Amino acid sequence: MSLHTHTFTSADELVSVFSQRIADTLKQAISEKGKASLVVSGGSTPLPLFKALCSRPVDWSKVTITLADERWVDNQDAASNEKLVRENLLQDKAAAARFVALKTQHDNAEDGVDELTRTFEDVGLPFDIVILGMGEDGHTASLFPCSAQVEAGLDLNSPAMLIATQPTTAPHQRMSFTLKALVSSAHVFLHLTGQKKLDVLNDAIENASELEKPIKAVCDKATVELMWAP
Ligand SMILES: O=C(O)[C@H](O)[C@@H](O)[C@H](O)[C@H](O)COP(=O)(O)O
Repeated sequence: MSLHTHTFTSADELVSVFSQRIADTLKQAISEKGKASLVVSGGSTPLPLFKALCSRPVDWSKVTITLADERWVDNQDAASNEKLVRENLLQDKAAAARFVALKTQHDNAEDGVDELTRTFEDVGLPFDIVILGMGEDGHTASLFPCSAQVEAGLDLNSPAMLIATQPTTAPHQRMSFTLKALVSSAHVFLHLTGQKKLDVLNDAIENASELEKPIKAVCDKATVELMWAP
């Protein structure tokens, strides 16, 4: 589809504008439907965004927050995206939001797919906002080019909304929303900082296949707003 790039002079400016934009979009969804959904990514990039967003005046009690992907670790583990969100986003005003975890009690992520699918059938897709990150290998969510599951995760003909993945170049088994679930969202944002990631994104779009750089599939199949600062 298309990529719309918003370039900021600093990560601080990006966070300020982006958190306001997210808040406004949530408010709009709440005014139209009485509720809103927000899907965030883990990793290190979103931390300052979470800290700014949680104090924005939104009726957070009407907002459901979940993750684009999760590492299959205990929710007290330092690698847990749920832990990151609980400690940094579900704070201040946003403490009133409902959080839906992407981790079950199953030992193996594959065994958690059915339960999570039922959970998200109840939550209801499409989501209002999805905020994606990207790794330097071109992965997004936990759709890793190195994983055996990448083709299935990008298959728009599959009805699956969630997939268990096993990266070979990063730790932990993962649970990830599929490309189909992610690009069905009303607003798809890509949040990147640093020249290196911008170069990876541009290279992916211009030179790679979707299986080589899954972020390319997102940009091909959705209208993506890139929020980028050096
Ligand atoms: O759980 C995760 O690891 C992610 O959701 C992942 O897709 C992340 O967004 C990228 O790896 C970028 O991570 P950084 O922001 O740490 O570079």
